[in-house]
Amino acid sequence: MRYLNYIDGQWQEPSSDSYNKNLSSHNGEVIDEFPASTVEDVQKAIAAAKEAFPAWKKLSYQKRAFYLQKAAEVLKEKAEEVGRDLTLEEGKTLAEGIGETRRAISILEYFAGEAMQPVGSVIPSVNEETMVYTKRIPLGPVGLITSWNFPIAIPVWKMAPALIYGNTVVIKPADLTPKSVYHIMNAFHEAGIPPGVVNCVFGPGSVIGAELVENSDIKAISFTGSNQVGRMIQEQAISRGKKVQLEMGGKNPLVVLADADINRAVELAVKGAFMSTGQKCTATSRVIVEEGIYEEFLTRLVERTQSLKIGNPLEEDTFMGPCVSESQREKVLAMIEEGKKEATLIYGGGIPADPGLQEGFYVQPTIFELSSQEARIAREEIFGPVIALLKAKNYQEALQLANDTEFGLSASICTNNLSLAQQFIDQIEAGMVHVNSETSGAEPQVSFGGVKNSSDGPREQGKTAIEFYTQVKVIYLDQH
Ligand SMILES: NC(=O)C1=CN([C@@H]2O[C@H](COP(=O)(O)OP(=O)(O)OC[C@H]3O[C@@H](n4cnc5c(N)ncnc54)[C@H](OP(=O)(O)O)[C@@H]3O)[C@@H](O)[C@H]2O)C=CC1
Ligand SMILES: O=C(O)CCC(=O)C(=O)O
Repeated sequence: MRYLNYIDGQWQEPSSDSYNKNLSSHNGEVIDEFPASTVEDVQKAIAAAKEAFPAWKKLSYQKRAFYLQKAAEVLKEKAEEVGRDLTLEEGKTLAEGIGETRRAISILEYFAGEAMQPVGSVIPSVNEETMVYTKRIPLGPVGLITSWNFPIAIPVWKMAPALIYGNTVVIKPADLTPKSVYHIMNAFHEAGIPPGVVNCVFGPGSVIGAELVENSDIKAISFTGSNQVGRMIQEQAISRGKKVQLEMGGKNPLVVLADADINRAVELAVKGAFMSTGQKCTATSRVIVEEGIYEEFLTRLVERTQSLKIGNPLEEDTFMGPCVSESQREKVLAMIEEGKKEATLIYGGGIPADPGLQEGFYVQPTIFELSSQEARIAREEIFGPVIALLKAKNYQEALQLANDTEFGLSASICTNNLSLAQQFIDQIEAGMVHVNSETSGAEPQVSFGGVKNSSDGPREQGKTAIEFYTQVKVIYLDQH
């Protein structure tokens, strides 16, 4: 089936009359087709968002919230179907696909609820007769460029705050996972959102994304994806006077101290590294274990990894599905080959032998043992199911290894020592810290983002989302 762009409240064909195939990551079959749009299409979408902005901005917060709430209801009715479509195109398990859809619904509900929250403050003036207060002003049409790894949650966590605070939206979804964003647009359409308030243009990032960054009618860009593209967009957008928010890579450590509950630590490592096939910016990619329990941890980690079912993500007992695409699998396999040169391969290291998995984009869960962090697999984001396992003499050395990275998104420590847990919370260079829980995961009402080379600009989600999607206006109101 062919799907269309959503522009100015209508499903519109691309001016190119050309379509890209959306493939199943399980077997490479064509699921459906999405527009390979042109600059002309995105310019139409930007014009619609510009036209719709004044009226949308003028609506009360509660009236805007109505559409978010309604879209959430539409998605709720179809959560299983949407989750299944997500799994088909992205490859994460069905439980994760449906779970992510429910997460998108919660995000819509959370930001609808923000319509009831204060959005400014009253500040005492030096003059008795002056009232000083602040308001939040939307920016205008905003451009959202999103990744394929959370194809429904990430677009929604950018769209929902953008809309509730009075901005209009043009979104360019990742080419590899368009159907998930189609479902969001359909939900807003069924909710009856006014034409032009949300627009979606499918097509190549280098064309559609680039025009969003360049076009002077787009006032801000929120991006999730690679560091390479993120930094390029940042430079271009800032030089055109736009606000920019970037969510990029991670090389997240799980530190396991000698006093940790070892079974729990193994479970956190396996889930953090292998769920969603490791395709999360918050995935556990380095596991740093104190030497007292290192050998036992390694043995149990390998045993647990051997027990995982790798296979069709639509089957209920599957733990790990395929990579999203052939090219993503090639990148992961290339990094694994690098790893074989620089480290000791303990488990996995290739494509699963199962004849039923040869048409899809599968990789084995893989464990490497390293004696230092010089290796590329310890330094670069792999975005696949690969653990770099390191031994540390003590807490201090584990902390030093954990911080020895250009990234700083999330980090976790497994310990029952409250004092060391508190030290870790203060000393680890990461935007999000977990104690006895996995490096991945984010709640909708909580800010999300990192430090160092992981993120830039105001944090996404939760109470901090307003920082990016609005500007502060200060009012001096004199009674005379
Ligand atoms: N931190 C994270 O959450 C993520 C990190 N990554 C990392 O990035 C690597 C590559 O993944 P990939 O999906 O290619 O990431 P990219 O950074 O290439 O893509 C992210 C988004 O940016 C768009 N884009 C690409 N080029 C441009 C451009 N010149 N101007 C504007 N927009 C552009 C893409 O469109 P299109 O899809 O059409 O190319 C997509 O919508 C992964 O292997 C992983 O390491 C990837 C996804 C998420
Ligand atoms: O950890 C999560 O659940 C969110 C991760 C994420 O946003 C990402 O990988 O881009």
